[in-house]
Amino acid sequence: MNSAPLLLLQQSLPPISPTENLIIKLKTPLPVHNSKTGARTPTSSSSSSLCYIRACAGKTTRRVGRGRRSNLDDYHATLTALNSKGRFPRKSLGQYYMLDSEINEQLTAAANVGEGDVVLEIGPGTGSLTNVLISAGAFVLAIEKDPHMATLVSERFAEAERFKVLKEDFVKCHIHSHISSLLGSIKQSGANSRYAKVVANIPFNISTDVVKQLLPMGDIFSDVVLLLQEETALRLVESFLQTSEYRPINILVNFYSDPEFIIKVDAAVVKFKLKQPAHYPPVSSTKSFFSMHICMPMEIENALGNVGRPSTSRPEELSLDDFVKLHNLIVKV
Ligand SMILES: C[S@@+](CC[C@H](N)C(=O)[O-])C[C@H]1O[C@@H](n2cnc3c(N)ncnc32)[C@H](O)[C@@H]1O
Repeated sequence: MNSAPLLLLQQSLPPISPTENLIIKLKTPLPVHNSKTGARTPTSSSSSSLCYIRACAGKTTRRVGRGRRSNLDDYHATLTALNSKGRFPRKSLGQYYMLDSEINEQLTAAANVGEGDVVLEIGPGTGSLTNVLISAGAFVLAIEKDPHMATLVSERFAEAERFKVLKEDFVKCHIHSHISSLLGSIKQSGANSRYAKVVANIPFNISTDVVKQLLPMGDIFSDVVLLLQEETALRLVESFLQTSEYRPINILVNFYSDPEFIIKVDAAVVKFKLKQPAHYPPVSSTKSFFSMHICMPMEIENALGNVGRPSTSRPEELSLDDFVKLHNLIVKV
């Protein structure tokens, strides 16, 4: 570890109690903070990267990537928030906290969040992304599973009128009814938000659940912008036909949305532009489309021939359009 940047970091941080066992790991030097002028001078090359605190074997690790200019104010706010509760990030909850406000701003910009937008944030943690969303003028509904973090974030934004946090597990909560009633109440108050947006730095262990639950909700959400692990993002957005990575989840993603990579750093920001139900591919029933159907081989071979595909086609060789045609031929609902 490079001791010089560690010294700088210690000088510029709020005091950390030794009992908190905070480990600060630096991969590259932090920007130098001049305590007299307040100026920050980047000390290394400025290639893009993430900067966050994450759970690491029960301890707290600050990860600094390849030299992105970090926002020290946000860094202070995050550490102060954690210090105030004597909390360590928990690996089981996928807890790592974003320190780099620039990434939070890019997430917010990717969803074009503006005045009066309704935004769902999953896992606000210490509230660094929440802060950027509220500053952009959004009504933020946050769902936080960890009751300690939910209390922390509700205290942090106690003064904000446009913020509400629910202490719930996203996977189990009734997100559709929460958002529908919020959209309804905002409409009554005169604002004009027909669709909500999702902007979140989600715990990686629930990313598939989040995608499967949210993408079919094009009736209430217009955009879903997520910070995902790069491999998950690649699997969801860039799996191509004819490859072994092409899976049923790709059919679901493309059925319900137009996915797009926004930034690719240590992790990746992905935007799913949700299709409205009227624009879903023409299947008689989405429930039936995503269910398994048992057919005789002959029936499948005939259907493949009818949609212009070889009878020996493997699933990964069939496009969403092929599956839609096959479904409509085979299943009469
Ligand atoms: C990756 S951290 C992100 C924190 C914050 N958004 C940030 O960018 O710094 C994930 C957050 O999601 C919370 N979380 C984990 N599992 C959850 C679940 N099933 N439902 C809701 N929140 C969850 C964690 O407690 C944690 O605060």
